[in-house]
Parts: sequence; structure tokens; C-alpha cells
Amino acid sequence: MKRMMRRAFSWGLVAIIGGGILISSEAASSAEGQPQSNSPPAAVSCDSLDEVRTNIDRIDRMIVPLLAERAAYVAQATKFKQTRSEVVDVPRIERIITKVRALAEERGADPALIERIYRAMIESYIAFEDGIWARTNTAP
Ligand SMILES: O=C(O)C(=O)C[C@]1(C(=O)O)C=C[C@@H](O)C=C1
Repeated sequence: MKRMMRRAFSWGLVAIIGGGILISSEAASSAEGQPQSNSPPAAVSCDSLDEVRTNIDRIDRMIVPLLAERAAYVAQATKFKQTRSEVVDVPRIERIITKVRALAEERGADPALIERIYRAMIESYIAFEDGIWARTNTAP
């Protein structure tokens, strides 16, 4: 169940970050008020910059809690890494990039944009994780 919840959160994050296709506000609201699975996130066409920013602010309020939850898991990764050099795991990073690029494509978003966002994000998580590792360990 926990794994399912985590998966749902990850999908949510990618859905939020991966947006890009514009549809009318009528089409945006399906019967249940949710986008169809595998369809692009429902971005409505805005009539003003204020409306654009209101939507961006709303989405940011969803993204930040997900980033914070992700950080809490990244912090826990240090418990399982014996040496500081293990903090950077290049094969794992490349698997994530492959995964999120595929998710972006499924959502009709730009995979290159999503890759850049993820590489920048993971770089920050690595700095965060490295700091935690250094504070809680004495090994090299
Ligand atoms: O998977 C890990 O080992 C992590 O520490 C998480 C994470 C990430 O942010 O996804 C961070 C650092 C690693 O280099 C790889 C991935």
C-alpha cells in the first residue's frame, strides 16, 4: 500500500512538472473533475497573466510538499550508504532520467525539459544528502 502511495505521489509530481498541452476549460473538467489517465494534465487557457500566475501558484503549493517528502526519503538513503562516495549513484540517476523522460512523453510534455528539471533537482538533492552524510558519519 505504501509503495502504491509513493508511486501515486511520483506520478503526481511528474504530471505536474510535465504539463504543457493547453486545452479548453470545458475539456479540462471531465465528469469526475479529473484528467483521464494517460492524458496530458488539464491546463486551461488563461485570459490574463494574473490567471496564469494564480495557476502556477496553485501548482507550486502541490509541488513543494512532494519535494519535501522526496527530500525525507533522500535523507534516509544516507542510512544505507557506507561511504560518502556512494551518495552519487550515476547509474541510478540515469535510470531516473530514462523513466521521467518516458513519463513526459506519455504526457505529451517535452522530455528534454523534464530531463533538465530532474538533473537540476537531483543535483540539489545530492548536495543535501552529502551534507547529511557528512554530519552523521566519520568514514571517508
Ligand atoms: O537513490 C539514491 O541512492 C538516492 O540517494 C536518491 C537520489 C535522488 O535524488 O533520486 C539522490 C542521490 C543519488 O545519487 C541518486 C538518487
